[in-house]
Amino acid sequence: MIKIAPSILSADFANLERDIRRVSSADWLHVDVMDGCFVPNLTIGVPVVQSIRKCTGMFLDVHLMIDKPVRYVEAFAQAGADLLSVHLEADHPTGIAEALRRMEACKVKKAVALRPITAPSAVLPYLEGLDMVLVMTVEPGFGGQAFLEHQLDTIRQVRALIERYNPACRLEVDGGISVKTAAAVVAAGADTLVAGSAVYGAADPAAAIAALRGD
Ligand SMILES: O=C(CO)[C@@H](O)[C@H](O)COP(=O)(O)O
Repeated sequence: MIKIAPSILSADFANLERDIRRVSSADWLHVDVMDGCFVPNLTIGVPVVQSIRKCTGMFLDVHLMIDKPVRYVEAFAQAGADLLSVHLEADHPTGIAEALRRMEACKVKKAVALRPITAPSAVLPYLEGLDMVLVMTVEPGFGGQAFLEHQLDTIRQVRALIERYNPACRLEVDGGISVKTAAAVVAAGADTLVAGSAVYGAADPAAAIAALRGD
């Protein structure tokens, strides 16, 4: 079953509650946390996740694009995140293992994310304990970028590793997802699609979500 996770990075932050309601037919809500250091952009922090949690019961898929994410695992878990993704490039190797251990202790779902430059095999040391792998199909930092076609091969390779070592693990793909790219991404092995501009740039976000699901 394909899950759709609209990214609120493309929402109107002055009307965030309204824009979260607009995507309530989606499966998850994707929250992009950026620190201006791991990526060249600053977005949402712990207090905003706390406020989002108060205004929706949706599953909160929180993507931490921050250096040394281990520092913030408990804070985002307590704020109401259901799943946390930490970038393998953000603190390899000890910090990532510790971040995953803390997620387990906080009872949030555990994911690692890969920048486009990162080899699929980098997930191997962690894969058996993961709930999800997130493959980036743009360079992280901004919404509205063009999908990187060469990442289809990364998706295929990560899917093969998941099938071999942890078939229950989800495979989320994020960046440049639209009705034009979604079919190839799903065919390559994704089961969860993050979409920002394709959902919030549409006149009818609910129709855009249905189209991405292939309804
Ligand atoms: O993490 C990111 C960008 O770093 C994404 O979640 C974007 O927000 C997706 O936006 P679109 O590419 O779908 O417009």
